[in-house]
Amino acid sequence: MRIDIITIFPEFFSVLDVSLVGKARQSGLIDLRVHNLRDHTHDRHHTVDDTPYGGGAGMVMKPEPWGDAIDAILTDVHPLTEPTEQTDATDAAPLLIFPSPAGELFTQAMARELAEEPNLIFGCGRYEGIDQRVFDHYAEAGRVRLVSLGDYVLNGGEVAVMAMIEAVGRLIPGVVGNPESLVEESHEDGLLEYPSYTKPAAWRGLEVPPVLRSGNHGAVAAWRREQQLERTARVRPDLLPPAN
Ligand SMILES: N#Cc1c(-c2ccc3ccn(Cc4ccncc4)c3c2)n[nH]c1N
Repeated sequence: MRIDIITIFPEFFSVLDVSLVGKARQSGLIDLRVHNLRDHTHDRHHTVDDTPYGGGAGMVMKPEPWGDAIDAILTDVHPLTEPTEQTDATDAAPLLIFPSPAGELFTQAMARELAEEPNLIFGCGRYEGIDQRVFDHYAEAGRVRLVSLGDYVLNGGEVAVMAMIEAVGRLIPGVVGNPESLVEESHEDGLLEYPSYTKPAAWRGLEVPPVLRSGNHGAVAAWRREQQLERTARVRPDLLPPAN
């Protein structure tokens, strides 16, 4: 998978040189490139923002630098792609993802969808956001998704992109050492995960649930499922499957 990130804070993503994503980059599983939006400005001050039409507080990100930056990546990703009988331009088009407080909620299901994409381009907005025409222009030609991390306000898209890259990256085959560990995680089967324990058997007067030390795999599986349902009902009832 190739991932391109457009941001005015490229140094923000230096952390992606380490940990799992860093290893995946070194092994070639992920080809991650970070682009400074200001490299696509043409004035002395590298201006990326201006006042909003219609008035209001704050500044809006100008469309021109975004257009130049995205076009440069699209040209690089598919320099001379012509639609073929197997694919057409839309099928081969990279997916453009813009974090936004007005976006669709990012979920584990969406992470699984994104992990199937060959090319992702993340656009990190700042200020009060990006001129709407950037989304509209590229939605005509290909695929654009506005995505939100949740119902709270951030100062820009970088934190959200970092979270999405981690959530997507770990689902790419070969990135996580033991793919089995991806199966029994919170949200993977729609429920919250069961509680985990390791040695010692007793710690500060707290014992590991005896069933986990019983060696009875059926009883352990049943206990874990019950714990998932109980925890989900208590903490995230919205995730519970509808009663049939
Ligand atoms: N994903 C996501 C987000 C964001 C988010 C994402 C991109 C940008 C770009 C600029 N801002 C600042 C801003 C703009 C407009 N209204 C409020 C704040 C952003 C916030 N906030 N909360 C989330 N869950």
